[in-house]
Amino acid sequence: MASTVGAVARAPAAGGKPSVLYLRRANDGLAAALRARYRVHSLYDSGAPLLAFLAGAAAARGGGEPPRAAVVVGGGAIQVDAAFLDAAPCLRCVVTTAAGLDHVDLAECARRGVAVAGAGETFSADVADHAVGLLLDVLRRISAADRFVRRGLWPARGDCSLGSKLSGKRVGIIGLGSIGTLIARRLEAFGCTISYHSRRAKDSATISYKYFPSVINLALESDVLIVACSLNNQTKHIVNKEVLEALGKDGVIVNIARGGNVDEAALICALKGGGIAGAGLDVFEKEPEVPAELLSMENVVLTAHEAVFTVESASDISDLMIGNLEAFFQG
Ligand SMILES: O=CC(=O)O
Repeated sequence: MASTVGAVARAPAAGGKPSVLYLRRANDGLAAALRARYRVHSLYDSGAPLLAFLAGAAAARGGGEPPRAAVVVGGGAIQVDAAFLDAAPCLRCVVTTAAGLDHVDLAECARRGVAVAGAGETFSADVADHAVGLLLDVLRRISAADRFVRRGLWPARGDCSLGSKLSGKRVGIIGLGSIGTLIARRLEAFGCTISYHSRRAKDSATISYKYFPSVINLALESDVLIVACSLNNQTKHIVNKEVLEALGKDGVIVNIARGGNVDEAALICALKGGGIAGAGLDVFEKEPEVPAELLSMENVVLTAHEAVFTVESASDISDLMIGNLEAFFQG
């Protein structure tokens, strides 16, 4: 398992498939793979509110044994917290399809002996690719140029406004885990200079990028800030008004981590007032809502929390989830 806190498993009832709660909306491949092996209770098929659904499944109202494992999606759609765990006291394993575990109360799961498995590094390369894509798009104005051509403005207005070079940019990465490291490697190949901030400096024998203990100092010495850290109490609004001011009017922000890592109101203010030059955002504070002001900004590129998803990663995550569930049910 990618991450485990105290697993307690026993064999399923003789002859029956083990029961699994399925708390994701789409991903037909994963749902079908689960149904082939388990008795699946699907929240979204049931139409019931979450806690009522959990309580019904725990009471095994549809027959069979109560489910001891749940598959949940990340990104804030469902919070695995004390109320969730109270409603399904039989649960001993939570398998999430997300890399970031901010939607799971790990301490509460550990206290109750509930094992937790995440997506680990399954998506790291996809997210790193997406971060580079957003940055290139903002700097070279690819989406803006696409809109310009489609609107038929080329013949009338001539060239659209100039973009800015990626090579030579000083890139500051906030969070140098597996995703941050892959972003750094990709951008080194573009001729960028990499620096980073994280909880502590990495071993200098393996990582030679300059370490900044202060995000403000990192911003002062960067043209681009890429947010690639997990979301927790220490990293909520790690990019705030002061950091944006330090980044300055030519600076660009890319966020592929969590919306809550960036103070969205301060970001909008900085973009509106020319305090920074642009932003590439895959995540937002109140997904799926995106502030209307961002929608009309030509220097902002927006995607729908999709950095992790590719055809390949969807298949990899299905294999990993099944592997984690099998490991749990086999003890
Ligand atoms: O953002 C998606 C994830 O954490 O997997």
